[in-house]
Parts: sequence; structure tokens; C-alpha cells
Amino acid sequence: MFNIATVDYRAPDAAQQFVTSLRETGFAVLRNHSIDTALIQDLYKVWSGFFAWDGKHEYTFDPEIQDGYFPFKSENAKDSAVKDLKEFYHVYPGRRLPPQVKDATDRMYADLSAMGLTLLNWIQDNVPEDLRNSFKQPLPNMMDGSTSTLFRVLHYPPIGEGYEPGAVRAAAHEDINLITLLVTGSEPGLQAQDTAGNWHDVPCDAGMIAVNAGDMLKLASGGYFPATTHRVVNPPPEHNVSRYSMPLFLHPRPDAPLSDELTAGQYLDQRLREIGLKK
Ligand SMILES: O=C(O)CCC(=O)C(=O)O
Ligand SMILES: [Fe+2]
Repeated sequence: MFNIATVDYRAPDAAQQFVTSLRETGFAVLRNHSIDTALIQDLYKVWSGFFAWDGKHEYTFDPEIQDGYFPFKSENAKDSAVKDLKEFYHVYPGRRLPPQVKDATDRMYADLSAMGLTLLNWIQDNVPEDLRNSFKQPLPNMMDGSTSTLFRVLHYPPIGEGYEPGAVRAAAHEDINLITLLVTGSEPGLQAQDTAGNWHDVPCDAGMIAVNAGDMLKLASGGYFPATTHRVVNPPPEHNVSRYSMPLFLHPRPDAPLSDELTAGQYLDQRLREIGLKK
């Protein structure tokens, strides 16, 4: 059975429910959480303005640092030949941000990062003891002093004329990082794949936060947590509208040890090459 739990963040057993769902499906959805819903609305507003603005091209990404604006069709999933139907902006601490989005975005970065740290503590405290002892470092400590956490603001435009056959908003992929906190999309479309290959809609009521485990958590936990494959499907023709979403990818310090062989930094480099974002 593949059941992505929707967990009340303030319930007494929230941590256990969350960790069970993450273990069984790679996903869990949180409601009644600590992120201000007015701030979420504000972010959608300022960022939809950004993507509609010609000045966005002045913020085109720096290939070394990977911050800034990635125009439509920059990224493909690891094994996908066609580019995804999305444009997005990568936010890192202390790096470029357009003035009209800066205050709200900085606040969201801080609030989501703090919530992410709480969730890593939940995971750390609710796994079997032998697994906990096998972590090369406690999961929350891997984040100490990290400036690698990435906040991505995504815009999926309406599907246009003559797009490449097979192209989708986001092709099936796994996330690279420890865990992802996704402020649910402005429209449905996110789906997760079970081990039999079936796709399931991820609950996406407005204001909820979907969390999923990435490859780094899978590696650090020796496969206890799956890095579940997910995708974003195209809208039905009768509802062909823009979709926005805002994932925060929690990344450890580059020197944090994930396994005996690999640090977080080494692992990330390897993966960015595979998705065409790094040469
Ligand atoms: O837009 C979404 O709902 C998911 C985006 C996603 O999976 C990603 O950017 O890694
Ligand atoms: Fe993803």
C-alpha cells in the first residue's frame, strides 16, 4: 500500500507519523505547520510578477555558482532527452535577488530552513537505534554552517503551440539533497511513483507542505528512506494555466560525510553533471 500521510504538524505523535510515511513512501505532507500562509500568498504574487517581467534576463544564472534565473527549457531529468517545460530561479543565502522579491524570499528561506532542521531532528530521533548509530554524523549536525541549501522558485507556463512531443513540466526524477520541503503548487500536477511503477497524486491542498526524501538521505540511511521518483504532469487542455511551486532543497555542508566513500559535496557534483546543470 502506498499512502502518503497528511500529518498535523502540531499533533503529539506528528514526528512518528511523519517518519513512518517518509519511510514507506518517501513522502509526507504537513498541515497546520509553522509557515505563515500570508507569506506564501505574498511570494506567489511577487514571483509571478518576476517571471512576467523582461528584466528577469538580467538575472540569468551563473553556471559556476548556480544562482539566478534559469530560462525556459534549461534542465532535463537524468535520463530524459527533452527539456522540462519550466523556468525557475535559484536562491542561495547572500546571493543575487531582485529587489521586489527580496524581503519575502529571505523570510521564507529562513522559515523553511528552520522547519527543515526540525524535521531532520524528527527523523534523527525516530529511526531504529542501529540506523541512528550508523549515520556518519547526526543528520541535523550535517547542516551546521551550511550555505548550500537551495530555494527554487518554479514557474511552469501554460503549454504552448508546437512543444516537443514527450515534454512534460517536470520529467520523472529523484531529488539530490537530504529532504525537500515543497510549498505545494498553485495547481495540481505533482505525482509520486510507487515501487510497482504506479503514479499517485501528492496531496496538494493550498498551504500544505509536501516533504520528500532525496538521494542524500537514502545514501546516508543505507536505503532505509527511499528517494521516491516524482514528476509534474502537464495540465489538461481545458485548464491550461501557469503553475508555480517553491521547493527548498536541504543540503548539508559540502564536507559532511554521507557514507564511507562520499561527502555531500562530492555527491552533489556528480549529480549536477548528470542533469546537465554543470559541465
Ligand atoms: O513543482 C513541483 O511540485 C515539484 C518540483 C520538483 O520536483 C523539483 O523541482 O525537484
Ligand atoms: Fe523534485
